Amino acid sequence: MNIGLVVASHGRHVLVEDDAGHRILCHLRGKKNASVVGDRVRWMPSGDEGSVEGVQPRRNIFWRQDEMRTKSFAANLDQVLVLVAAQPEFSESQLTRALIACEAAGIAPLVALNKSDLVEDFERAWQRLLPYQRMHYGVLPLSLKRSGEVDRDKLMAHLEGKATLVLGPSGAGKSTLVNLLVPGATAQTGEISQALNSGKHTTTSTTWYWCDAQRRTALIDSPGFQEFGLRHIDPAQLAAYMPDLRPHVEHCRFYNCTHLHEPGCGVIAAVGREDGSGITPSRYRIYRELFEELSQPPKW
Ligand SMILES: Nc1nc2c(ncn2[C@@H]2O[C@H](COP(=O)(O)OP(=O)(O)OP(=O)(O)O)[C@@H](O)[C@H]2O)c(=O)[nH]1
Ligand SMILES: [Zn+2]
Repeated sequence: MNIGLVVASHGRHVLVEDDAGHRILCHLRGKKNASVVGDRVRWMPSGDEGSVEGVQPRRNIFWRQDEMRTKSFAANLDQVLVLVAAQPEFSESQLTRALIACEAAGIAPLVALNKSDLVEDFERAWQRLLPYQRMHYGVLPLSLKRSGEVDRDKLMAHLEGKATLVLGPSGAGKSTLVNLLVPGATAQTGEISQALNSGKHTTTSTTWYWCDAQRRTALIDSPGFQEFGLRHIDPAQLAAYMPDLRPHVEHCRFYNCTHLHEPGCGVIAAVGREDGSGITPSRYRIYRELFEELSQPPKW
């Protein structure tokens, strides 16, 4: 049996890449072989195509689940790059959701702030990201359009030899980034969706791209940052996935404190405290909103 890498998937079809770099359209056999981009699968050839017979054990899996039951995910990632920009203004709630999903999956996140050439907006956005730097999330300043060559080197220092999932809201410059690091990405996308939809050209979902001919460095492009559901997360675990809340939990009077209203809550006591270890009011508000959202019974 052959082992291959899933580089794109659509419904019951996946595109599997073998060790020589050839890509084969494979059908999934049975429900338990459901595979996602980044999976290593066992497959058998049949004619020009193939069939997936099993999925190798995963190192990790990145989830994103919303009320519509759409689960988009990727597996076996080394890190997640969250790309936001000075303009359009990013949503801190969306950023937090992505970071929580990373924490829950045990995957290291890296934040990049694009469009540093828009000086005033960039300064404002940079200030909004300072609390995230204090949480020890790396924040990389970029100007992909103005200094592409410099940014390519800067990014490659972080991406080299790794598989990185790129997430970002519309307009932040995700296509610009992918095209900068993956020459011919647009053409590849077309070929992939053609292969998966047997001729029809539709929008592709999550896609695996190699940045180098040696196939060591990979970018995984995934659309849909807007609807970033965390339905798979237990609200009681939420504070543990927020590095600014986490250290204060041990000071709560009640072991099962929800940090919403309890007396003697260490988290609430730290909100607005400006000693460097405090929690910003906006992060606490996002915590409350998420706790509420994740405590609702599923709508389906
Ligand atoms: N000023 C400035 N504009 C940039 C920079 N990088 C990208 N842009 C512009 O921002 C816009 C959005 O860039 P895209 O790469 O298309 O963004 P995207 O995130 O892929 O957006 P969608 O295609 O909507 O998903 C384009 O008009 C780019 O030219 C930058 O460093 N500075
Ligand atoms: Zn508490």
